[in-house]
Amino acid sequence: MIELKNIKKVFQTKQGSLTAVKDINISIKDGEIYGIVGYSGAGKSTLVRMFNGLEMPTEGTVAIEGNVISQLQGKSLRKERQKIGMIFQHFNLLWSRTVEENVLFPLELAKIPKEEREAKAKELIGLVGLEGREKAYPSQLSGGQKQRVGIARALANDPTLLLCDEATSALDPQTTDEVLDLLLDINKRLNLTIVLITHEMHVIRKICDRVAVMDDGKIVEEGSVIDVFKKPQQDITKRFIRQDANPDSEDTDMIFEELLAEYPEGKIVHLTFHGHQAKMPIMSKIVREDGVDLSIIQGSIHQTQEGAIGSLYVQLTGENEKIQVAIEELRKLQVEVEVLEHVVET
Ligand SMILES: Nc1ncnc2c1ncn2[C@@H]1O[C@H](COP(=O)(O)OP(=O)(O)OP(=O)(O)O)[C@@H](O)[C@H]1O
Repeated sequence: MIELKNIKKVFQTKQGSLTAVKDINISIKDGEIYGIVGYSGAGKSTLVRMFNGLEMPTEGTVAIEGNVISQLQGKSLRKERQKIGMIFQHFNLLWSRTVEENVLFPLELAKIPKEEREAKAKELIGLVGLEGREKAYPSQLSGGQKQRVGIARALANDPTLLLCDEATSALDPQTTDEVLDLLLDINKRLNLTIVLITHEMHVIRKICDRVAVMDDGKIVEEGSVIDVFKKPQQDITKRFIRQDANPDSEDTDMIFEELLAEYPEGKIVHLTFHGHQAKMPIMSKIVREDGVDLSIIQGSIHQTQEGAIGSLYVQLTGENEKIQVAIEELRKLQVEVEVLEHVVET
C-alpha cells in the first residue's frame, strides 16, 4: 500500500516561490497500475519523484508499505529506494555499457555475489524479451529495446513498486503498445505495483486500473479508468478522452464547429457505450421511436482493462423537442451523453 497524505511541494526560484504540487492525497493498493495524466507543467514529474524520495515534499508524507519515505535520509533512504524501480522517457542507460552490463549495474551496487547477479541479469533479460542482445550497446538498439533494458535494470533489485516517468513518450505508437503490454505482463506476473505518469490518455486506457487527472499541481479527478472514461467530470478530462478517441481531434473539432453553424437547430452529441450496451440496437430504436434524424460523424471502439468502450459522435436533427426526448431516452438506456455546444476553444 502506498499512501500520500497532504502533499505539497514548493520550489524556490529566482522569480519567487512556485508551488508545483498542492494538497495531494493518494492511496494505491498493492499490485495496482495507477496512472497520473496531465499536460506539461501540471506537476506530474515532481509528484512521481516524491514516491522514491528524489524530491522531498515541503509538506505531507509519502509512505510505502508503512515506511515513511519522506522522512528518510542517507543510507536508510538508499535502502528503501532499492525496493522502488524507475524508468524514464529517455531511458537513462549507461551508454558505454552493454545491455547485460546495464542490467548488472544495480546488482553490483547492491553487492550481490557475481554468480547470483549474472543469473539474475540473464533472467531479467529473458523477461523483457532481449535474449541474444546481451552484448549490444544501447546505441545499437531501437527505442523499444532501450526501454526494455531500462525495465530489466529497474527490476534488478526485485522492487515492489515501479515508477514510470513518461516511459513511452519517446516511442512510436506500435512500440508504445509493445512496451505497455510488457509492463502489464510484468505487473501480473510479479504482482508489481506500477505508478506511471503520462500526457497520453491512450497509455492510461490501455493498462491502468485507476487514473488521477492532474492540473496546476492538483488532482482534479480520480477514479477507475472505466468510470472516468464513461463519465468524465472535468473539462480537462473530457479533452484527454477526446484526444484518445480521435488523435486528429483538431480537424474533427473544426468539422463539429461547421456542422453546428450549418444546422443550428440540430445537436452534436458524444455518446459513450460500455459492455453490453455496444450490442444493443440503441441508435435504430431512437431513430424509429423518437422521430429524429441521425448522422454518424465519427465512431471508435477502444479496449480498457475492464472491457471495451465505444465512442460515437452523431448529429441529431429534427424538431428540438424530439431531440430532447431522444437524448433523455439515451440517458435512460445508461448511455453517457455529452451535448457539444462549442468544441473549439475561443
Ligand atoms: N527543480 C525545480 N525548480 C523550480 N521549479 C521546478 C523544478 N521542478 C519543476 N519545477 C516547476 O514545477 C512545475 C511542475 O513541473 P513538473 O516537471 O513536475 O510538471 P510535469 O507535469 O511533469 O510537466 P513536464 O512533462 O513538462 O515535465 C513547473 O512549473 C516547473 O517549472
